[in-house]
Amino acid sequence: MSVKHPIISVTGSSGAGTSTVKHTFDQIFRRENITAVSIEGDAFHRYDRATMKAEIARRAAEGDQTFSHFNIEANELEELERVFRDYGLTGRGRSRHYVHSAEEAERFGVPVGTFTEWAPFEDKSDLLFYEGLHGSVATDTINVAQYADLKIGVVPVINLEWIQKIHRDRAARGYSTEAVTDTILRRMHAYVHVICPQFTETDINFQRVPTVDTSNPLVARWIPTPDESMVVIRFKNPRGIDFAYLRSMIDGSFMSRANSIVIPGGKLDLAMQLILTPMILKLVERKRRALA
Ligand SMILES: Nc1ncnc2c1ncn2[C@@H]1O[C@H](COP(=O)(O)OP(=O)(O)OP(=O)(O)O)[C@@H](O)[C@H]1O
Ligand SMILES: O=C(CO)[C@H](O)[C@H](O)COP(=O)(O)O
Repeated sequence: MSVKHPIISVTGSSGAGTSTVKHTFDQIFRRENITAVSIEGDAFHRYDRATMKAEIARRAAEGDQTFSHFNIEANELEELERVFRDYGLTGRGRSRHYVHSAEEAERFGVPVGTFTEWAPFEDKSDLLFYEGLHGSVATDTINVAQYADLKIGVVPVINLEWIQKIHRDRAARGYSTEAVTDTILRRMHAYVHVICPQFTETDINFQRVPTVDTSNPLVARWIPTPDESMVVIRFKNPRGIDFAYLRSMIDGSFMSRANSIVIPGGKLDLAMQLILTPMILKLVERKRRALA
């Protein structure tokens, strides 16, 4: 935690919608004149695509069928922890990009499945924004969560998450349904042991729930739309959250528990703005006061 150099982390499994949520954060940063340094979890993968493939094959030959990008060891989480810690202390740090597609390869000038060089953050940012798989990891040896001042979980129910991943990986990354299904299966062990526990560390979870039948996610022809879903928003510490205000501003919302509000899927962007803007402003005002 850092008053002078706050960190926001958005954590979600692959296909959960963290990139989509980042868009809402970017709108808030722009509107409120906040300079954020944004980093992606994929930058901290330990291996490029070819090396990862070889590593998966090597481990499979030794009997481990579960090695995947979800695993702690498949990522440089000690580096991510260091970046969070150093940013909190100094406002400085570094990151890079993992290039997923031909379009990104063109933009970054390195081949698909490789990384760009590490590069330092721009000076004088108001906060650090992380979006990826491991933004709230807290184990005996790695503790990224301790350095984040606001931790958000993005967690569609699992059938929907699979549908979103399958559609995105087919459309944007050129994978077949079978290849994505194999990846989902291989990742399941670490999904349970590494991804899920993070959502007890997060301050707020946004869980999208479809209101259409997704019983066989592997054959779904399209991603359920916002209007075909509800979102459960759960606050770890509901003290200070003005639920009456949120209920009055968000048509069709209701409380399902003392710390949870449910909203129509189409209101997600509005709800995020209403909930997150005051929290982000508080972090930035505290920082500006401390530096004054
Ligand atoms: N709230 C939403 N409503 C409708 N579709 C959504 C929503 N959130 C995400 N999606 C869709 O799900 C797919 C995956 O979303 P996104 O790319 O944001 O996932 P991600 O968590 O960033 O994945 P990765 O970390 O693997 O890049 C996209 O096709 C996106 O349009
Ligand atoms: O979404 C992911 C992790 O969040 C990707 O699966 C991971 O980054 C590997 O990417 P690729 O399959 O393009 O090599």
